[in-house]
Amino acid sequence: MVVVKAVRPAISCSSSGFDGGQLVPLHKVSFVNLTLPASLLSVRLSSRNNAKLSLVQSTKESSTASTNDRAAVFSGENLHQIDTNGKATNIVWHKSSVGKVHWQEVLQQRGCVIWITGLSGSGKSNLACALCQALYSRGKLAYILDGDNVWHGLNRDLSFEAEDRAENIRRIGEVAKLFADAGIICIASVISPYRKDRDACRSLLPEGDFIEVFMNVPLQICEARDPKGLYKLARAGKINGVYPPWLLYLKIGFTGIDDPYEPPLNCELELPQKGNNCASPCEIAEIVISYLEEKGYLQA
Ligand SMILES: Nc1ncnc2c1ncn2[C@@H]1O[C@H](COP(=O)(O)OS(=O)(=O)O)[C@@H](OP(=O)(O)O)[C@H]1O
Ligand SMILES: Nc1ncnc2c1ncn2[C@@H]1O[C@H](COP(=O)(O)OP(=O)(O)O)[C@@H](O)[C@H]1O
Repeated sequence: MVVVKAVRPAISCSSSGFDGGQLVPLHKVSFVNLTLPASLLSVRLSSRNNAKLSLVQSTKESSTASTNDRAAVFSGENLHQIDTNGKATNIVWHKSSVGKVHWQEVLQQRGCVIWITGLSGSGKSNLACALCQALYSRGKLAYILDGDNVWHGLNRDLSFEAEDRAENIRRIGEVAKLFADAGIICIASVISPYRKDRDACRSLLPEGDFIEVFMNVPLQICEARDPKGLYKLARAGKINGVYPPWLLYLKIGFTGIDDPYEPPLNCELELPQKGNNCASPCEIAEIVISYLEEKGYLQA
């Protein structure tokens, strides 16, 4: 259902979209606030009678209304709308004349986020690199946001406490969305242990553009690999030791050992381990490439 919040100037709306109504003069802006499920946005926004219908801004009203996004629709010029989002007040969305569709045309691909989730040692980083290589060899533009690397810069102010992990994932999700907006295939390889955090990242993107890939490798195998020796530290109860003493009051566990991992329920791709045999990262990358080809992401 679509709820019309405000309409300015004359434009008519109904639950089935825009129909009839007075035409907005050429080059004039019309602005409407809607409440509708995010999944409907791409379906609802279309061009008609030379009018340019675009999503200016989409915001969550509250956690209980997570499926209801407010969307602003305009025709022609930009409109300065002062808004509040989280703690940020008096903010105005500035729209560029060059957007996702233009970059996709240039790059001959469709921007999306490939979200690789799984335990530490499940092969996320290796898959991310193999996938990046496979895309590069096809002349496609991709960028990896690897959890390990992001902790070194953007997120170095965070810890592995549950709340900070959620913030880590939120920031990575927002950055990934920006890359996708630039037409880039963004590969996020992060444990992202909590389902609700991954789902929140999914909700930032248009339907289909968030491709969740689950590295379903059992803990025993990840632990046996233990390339960084972190599982050994965790089993020895020494994982807190890597943090400054003043952080020790935080509940910091190691994912899979004394911290939870919530497997996806409805991911796009699940790459299961068969006994001790696992396809190589390059073979797994080809499975993801096939998915991207099938869904049309490797062309404009
Ligand atoms: N306590 C604890 N739990 C899990 N992982 C830990 C921890 N401390 C450090 N590390 C290292 O940090 C990498 C995980 O970063 P992520 O951004 O993927 O983590 S998370 O999604 O916020 O849980 C993770 O990298 P990967 O092994 O590549 O997964 C670890 O090397
Ligand atoms: N497909 C695979 N088959 C066998 N071993 C793998 C595979 N992918 C990764 N590995 C090994 O597992 C370990 C962890 O891989 P990595 O990609 O760093 O995992 P993660 O990023 O999930 O921590 C590394 O030693 C790597 O060589």
